[in-house]
Amino acid sequence: MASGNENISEFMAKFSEYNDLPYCSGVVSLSEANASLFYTTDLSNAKVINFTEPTQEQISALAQACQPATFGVNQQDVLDESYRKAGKMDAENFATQFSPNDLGMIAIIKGHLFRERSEQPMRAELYKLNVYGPGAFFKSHVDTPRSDTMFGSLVIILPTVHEGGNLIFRHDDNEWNFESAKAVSMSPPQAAFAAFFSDVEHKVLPVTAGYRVTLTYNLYFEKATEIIVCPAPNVDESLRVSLSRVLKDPAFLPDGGALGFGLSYKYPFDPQSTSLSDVLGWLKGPDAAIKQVCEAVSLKVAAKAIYGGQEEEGTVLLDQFYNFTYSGEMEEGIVDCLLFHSKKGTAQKIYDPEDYNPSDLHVVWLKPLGRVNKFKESYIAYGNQASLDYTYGDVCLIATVPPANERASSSAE
Ligand SMILES: O=C(O)CCC(=O)C(=O)O
Ligand SMILES: [Fe+2]
Repeated sequence: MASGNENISEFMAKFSEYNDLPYCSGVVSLSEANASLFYTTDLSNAKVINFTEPTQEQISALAQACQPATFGVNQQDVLDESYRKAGKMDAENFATQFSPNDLGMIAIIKGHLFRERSEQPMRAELYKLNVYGPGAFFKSHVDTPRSDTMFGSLVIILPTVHEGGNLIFRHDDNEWNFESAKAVSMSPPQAAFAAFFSDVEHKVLPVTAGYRVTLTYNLYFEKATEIIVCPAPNVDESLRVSLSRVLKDPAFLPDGGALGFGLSYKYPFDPQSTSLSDVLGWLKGPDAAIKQVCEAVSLKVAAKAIYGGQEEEGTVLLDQFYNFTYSGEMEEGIVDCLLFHSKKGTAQKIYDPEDYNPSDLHVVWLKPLGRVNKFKESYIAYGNQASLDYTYGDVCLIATVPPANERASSSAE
């Protein structure tokens, strides 16, 4: 057995290899709706640049409108072009539709920089716009926290054609290189970002061609505000216990099957374009509770589209909405067509005792389908002659139930 000292040395050696990134970087897509920048130099004449398609003239005009960028030394702003050569515009002279707070970037950055999912709210506050033209750079520095709640900086590199301007980070003798020019050269237009703790040394390598345009934000912890939410009854635990009892009974779906739940709330999906896995992320109140309770007893839950045929045809479950626009004429009944056309394995016919087919999926509906999410689709039915027919679709939650002998241990009370 290793001695105490060896264990300690081993831990220290492992920890010295522990090389976590002191920053979080990536790309964020831009759209017409969030890519405009408005600025003014004389408060009477505003200009706009949409960064999904900026022109060279617009970018040079923006560069012209900037002043030489200073940097902070001992709480003072210093201008020294041998240390930092770049243009800056103060936040009062421009407005941007791009909002890291609204895009959900802050939660993602928080998750990466602070391992523990900190409950502490954070916010990005717009600080400056910078333009680095050919030959511009910023030598190695740390950022000056502007208050005791500021913990870092966020730099958004907007998509303009340029070369160089890599962001280099150094911490504890390790160095990292973020090639932001490359990251913004992709199509469709996307901005690059890097968020880092204020005390991480960083520099901007010289821009060798084009203009590098950045928005910088200060990252703050919000001072905790006490928010008390009126308690809502929590029935999840008793639901879990009772569902677990249902599953423990070996006579219940002995060969496996599924639990079906109609939805309580209406969701704004579009069968032409919405992905059903997105619907799963939008579940409200009791619909979300069903997912949680099923997952708590180890059942996998999916949102499925359910389509019904004529009475004798039965119903079918699909992993995705079926696109009726391109389906052409349906020669068979609608259910057979859906089973045939939808991607292999993703369509399942629901078991119907009248139409005995043991391979169909046995679904026990624990909450009947409602009416709120029902939608209607038309298709061309082909009989003696082609005619327009309709089918109704709905969205439901389906929890897959393993056979009784496989679920004994996973649904403990
Ligand atoms: O433009 C950048 O990438 C970083 C700028 C920077 O370090 C700063 O403004 O403090
Ligand atoms: Fe900096």
